[in-house]
Amino acid sequence: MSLFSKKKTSEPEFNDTSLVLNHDKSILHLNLHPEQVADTVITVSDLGNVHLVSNLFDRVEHEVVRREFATHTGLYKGTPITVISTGMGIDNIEILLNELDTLVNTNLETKRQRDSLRKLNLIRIGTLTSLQEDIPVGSHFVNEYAIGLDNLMKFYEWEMSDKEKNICNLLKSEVALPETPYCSFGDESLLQKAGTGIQKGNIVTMPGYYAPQGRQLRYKVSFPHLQTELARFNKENFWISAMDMETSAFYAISRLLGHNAMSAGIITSNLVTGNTAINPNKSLEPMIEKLLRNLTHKSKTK
Ligand SMILES: O=P(O)(O)O[C@H]1O[C@H](CO)[C@@H](O)[C@H]1O
Ligand SMILES: O=c1cc[nH]c(=O)[nH]1
Repeated sequence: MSLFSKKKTSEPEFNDTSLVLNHDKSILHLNLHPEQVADTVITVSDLGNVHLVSNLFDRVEHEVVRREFATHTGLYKGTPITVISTGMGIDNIEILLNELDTLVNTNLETKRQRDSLRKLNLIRIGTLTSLQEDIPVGSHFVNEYAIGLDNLMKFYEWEMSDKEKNICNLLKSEVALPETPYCSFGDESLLQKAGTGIQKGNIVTMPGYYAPQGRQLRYKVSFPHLQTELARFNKENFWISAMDMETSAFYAISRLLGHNAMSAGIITSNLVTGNTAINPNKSLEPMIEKLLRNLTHKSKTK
């Protein structure tokens, strides 16, 4: 065979170190099989919060737990929905999105991309810290643009829109940042549908909970004024309202792989007032109900 002859189309596209399966042919970390993933996937960070969503299902058809990834797939008012816990931070989000996409868009037998690709609706529900005095603890909040101050997306070839690039450039010129930022918008139609009636704004995602979020314990914080500067940043009517540890990667990788994503949360602390929620998990329940209702709402046809 000539060195330059084309690969046979039946040969795997993805090698065994890139696409790793367990003995039972489930995917490496999520431990799931393709038929266990619905087109709508809700994510929560905390494994203990998966039941807050699946308790609202008519019935649960699949339950799988591996590491921090607990999955329940079932029907909510007749619509198939998967809820899965991710653990905290963007590194878990990267694993989750790659493995969900592989499950739905790769033939795991041949290790080749499927001819027809599935587009998932991915909805993250979490807790957030508010950077603005007028967004108090308890507020429901939907994230539009997410600024990433982690370095994850440097490892992927992906494109920001002109508006996203412009936001990053403005930020770099106004705020002393520890890292070159990236920026990614959620999916417009999902934000409109599932986010109906919920306050919207922009978020910054941090690669950690303590020093990256300005928390001071037995060390010195390198950028002690970062949160104040981010909160004050206002150019071309763009404000940053909140902080979390996942949304930037959630939006960027979802878009890169062709899925729709939105991220919403409850404000559980406010950096300006110093207020913090006592029972943050409990406060997620009304938000989960609202998002599920919005997601499955069928507009009346005339
Ligand atoms: O409420 P969750 O989804 O865990 O989200 C927020 O809370 C955790 C930190 O306490 C981080 O994961 C952060 O993003
Ligand atoms: O303080 C908080 C609360 C939620 N999420 C964060 O990342 N930080």
